[in-house]
Amino acid sequence: MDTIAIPALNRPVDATVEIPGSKSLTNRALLVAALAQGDSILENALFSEDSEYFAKCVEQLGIPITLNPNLAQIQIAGRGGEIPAKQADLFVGLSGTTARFISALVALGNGEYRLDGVPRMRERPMGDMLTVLQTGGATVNFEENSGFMPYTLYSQGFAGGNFCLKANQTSQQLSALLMIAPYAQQDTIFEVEGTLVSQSYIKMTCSLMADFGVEVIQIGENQFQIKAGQRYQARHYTIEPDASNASYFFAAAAVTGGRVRVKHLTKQSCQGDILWLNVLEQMGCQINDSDDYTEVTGPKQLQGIDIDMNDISDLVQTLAAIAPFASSPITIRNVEHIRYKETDRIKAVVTELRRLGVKVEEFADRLKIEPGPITPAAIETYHDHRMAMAFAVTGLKVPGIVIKDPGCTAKTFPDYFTRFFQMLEQ
Ligand SMILES: O=C(O)C1=C[C@@H](OP(=O)(O)O)[C@@H](O)[C@H](O)C1
Ligand SMILES: C=C(OP(=O)(O)O)C(=O)O
Repeated sequence: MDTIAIPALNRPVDATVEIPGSKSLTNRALLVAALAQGDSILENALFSEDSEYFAKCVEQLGIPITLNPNLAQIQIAGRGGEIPAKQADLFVGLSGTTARFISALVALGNGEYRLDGVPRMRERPMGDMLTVLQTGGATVNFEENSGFMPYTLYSQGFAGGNFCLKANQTSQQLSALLMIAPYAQQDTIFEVEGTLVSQSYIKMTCSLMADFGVEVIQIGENQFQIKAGQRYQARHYTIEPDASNASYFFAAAAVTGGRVRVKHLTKQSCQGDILWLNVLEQMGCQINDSDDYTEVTGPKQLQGIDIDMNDISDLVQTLAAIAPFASSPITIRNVEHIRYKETDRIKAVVTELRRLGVKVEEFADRLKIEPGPITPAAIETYHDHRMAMAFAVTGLKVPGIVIKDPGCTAKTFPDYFTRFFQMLEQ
């Protein structure tokens, strides 16, 4: 298997970097632009496995899409809510957003659509959303396990109406349903039963829908109403840099006592993961920002923190990877849902920290990491881009850390290591 050795840095980083567009915003914008009437152009769009699987699905559904990776631009000729293809065999890789958003999109069609992904995708939950789509008129035939890929969805439009659904394992199913709901035959209310995880992504969904001209009315914390008949407006739209993927570069500043500026990402971002700046501030970093960049300067010594990361759970690995260098323990709470992502992320982080000789306690929904010396090791990444990207930062402080299967960053950040090494050369 391919590996990459991380060179330890004996000085603080001092760099200005650019991060590709947000995966979450690119895939949301692709969906709503496909439903709008006419041409939309996405600027600074992400080109990676997750967005390319999404674009391919949209194209297979008969909605013309032109990819221009050299300009980071995607053009979509939206069909005003029509799904031209009556039949398609769709593959989503390991992309949770593609799996959930495309399943909901095809429910607006009139035909039969088979969806499948890589083996791990077949273990990620789809059932709560599919139950809603079935009540709304679709029939779903599961090939193996009920509630999981692969399946064929037979659709005849989405009826809308009132639905209850659980969102305690992922928020993506609710995001998917919210985005198709304006095209339902009647007004729709979704009521979330119990806990809603990753709430910041629901805010992102509503914000992007508003940017394309559709309103979601939030009634209380857990109820969302969407009036039927609203239509997305085709438009020119610029995707923000990916805040989750910026976290590794900010972490490099934090851990080396250096300075990293990320261009075009601001505190006003609609991405919940911009709150990484607050986390780093609480750990002793200094944050500077303007209307076109944010910049983190690391302290001499990082402080420990006890933090609920339910809303910003893609950052758990970034925090875990720098935790051993803090002055006191780091406790990360309320993140049981990260066990359902690219891999069981609590288990993966605990295993790899222990491989590095770090003392760490594992609980069902949290972990506690003790500061201490690190023994270099080769880090397993479990097909999880965030394992590779996060533990590369640990390698800046400890000579001899190697990342296995670095190509797994292709999921959201194909040239991560190129940009990471460019940061070190500045
Ligand atoms: O809606 C989205 O774009 C996402 C929601 C989150 O997933 P969960 O809702 O499954 O926590 C996040 O981890 C993922 O990277 C992207
Ligand atoms: C969880 C992630 O991705 P997804 O759920 O979109 O596959 C991620 O990018 O960290």
